[in-house]
Amino acid sequence: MSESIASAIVVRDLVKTYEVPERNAGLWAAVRSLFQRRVRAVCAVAGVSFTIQPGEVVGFLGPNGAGKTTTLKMLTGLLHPTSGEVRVFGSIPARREPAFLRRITLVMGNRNQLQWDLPALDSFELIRAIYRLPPAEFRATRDELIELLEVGDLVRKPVRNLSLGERMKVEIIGALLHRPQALFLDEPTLGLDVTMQRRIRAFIAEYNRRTGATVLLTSHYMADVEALCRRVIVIHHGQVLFNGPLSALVDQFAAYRQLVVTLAEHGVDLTVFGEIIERDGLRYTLRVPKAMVPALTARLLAEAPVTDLTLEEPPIDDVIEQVFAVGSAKTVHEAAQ
Ligand SMILES: Nc1ncnc2c1ncn2[C@@H]1O[C@H](COP(=O)(O)OP(=O)(O)OP(=O)(O)O)[C@@H](O)[C@H]1O
Repeated sequence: MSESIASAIVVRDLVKTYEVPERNAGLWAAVRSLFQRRVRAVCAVAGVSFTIQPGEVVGFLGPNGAGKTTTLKMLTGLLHPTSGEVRVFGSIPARREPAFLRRITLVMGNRNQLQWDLPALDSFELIRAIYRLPPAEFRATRDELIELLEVGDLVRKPVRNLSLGERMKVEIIGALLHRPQALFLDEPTLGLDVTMQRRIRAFIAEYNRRTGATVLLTSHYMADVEALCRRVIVIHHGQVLFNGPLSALVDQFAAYRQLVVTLAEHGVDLTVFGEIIERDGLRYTLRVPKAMVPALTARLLAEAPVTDLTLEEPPIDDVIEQVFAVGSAKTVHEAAQ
């Protein structure tokens, strides 16, 4: 079986260059630009390759401007690639074939797709008509999603009267009514409070479990990524820096480990063993370089009155920051898939 048939998503050497009009400030420059158009090329995606298997939930990470949204737009057919190849379930997204559109959905945390002035229920009917969903099947899916997301009667209120979190939930229902098999989620928890983030996260996991849908998710909240994604793809300046399990990202890029030490008595100077990043009574958290962990642990046990000692990985946010820091060196790691 060829890779593009077996994989849900195949991206190869994908490039997107935007042409941005350029002119100097001022009236004269504005007039001149009418006759002499100057454009500058902005390379948003600079040769990205990856594959995603059916049913996988993959985190797509990168700092602002890394090229994540541009890639998602090419994967959903909203943008034509400048060069390279994209296949989603064997289809070429830019062709926007109905059979392809029925199998995918795109949710953007910062965009509304439902009608602002209408209750979500009315927009759902519109979606039913667009996708020609059989009424019984549509109602069953709609009611299941309403229940799963605990939306209740909110679907009867005009969307503009909903809170950000409530709006996101009805947006997600609207995006899933046609039971897509690939979900492209661009910052689905953007701006939501912690409880709502957790609820949306739990829903995505449950939806993936129930339907076996493939999910590609961008989020700046590492809690989303840790909870949902076993694999992450990290991009920076339009290029893949890392593609592999989240645990391998920590192994490869975390330069530090955290030693959590509990002492039997006060008055011991631990600064000689490492940087103290937290203290809670007799419990200290030290940041120590990865390579020095064995030696420092041995010294601590020999020289300090230690009652408990555990080794922890640094927070994933710190690791990601480290990945971006070395980003320019372009370390590409393709884990065996
Ligand atoms: N329509 C456009 N015209 C010109 N340049 C664009 C356009 N859209 C995006 N860009 C540029 O392409 C680059 C990648 O942008 P993109 O939105 O894909 O990044 P991103 O990783 O999604 O960032 P963020 O996390 O901030 O959403 C940026 O430098 C951006 O300024």
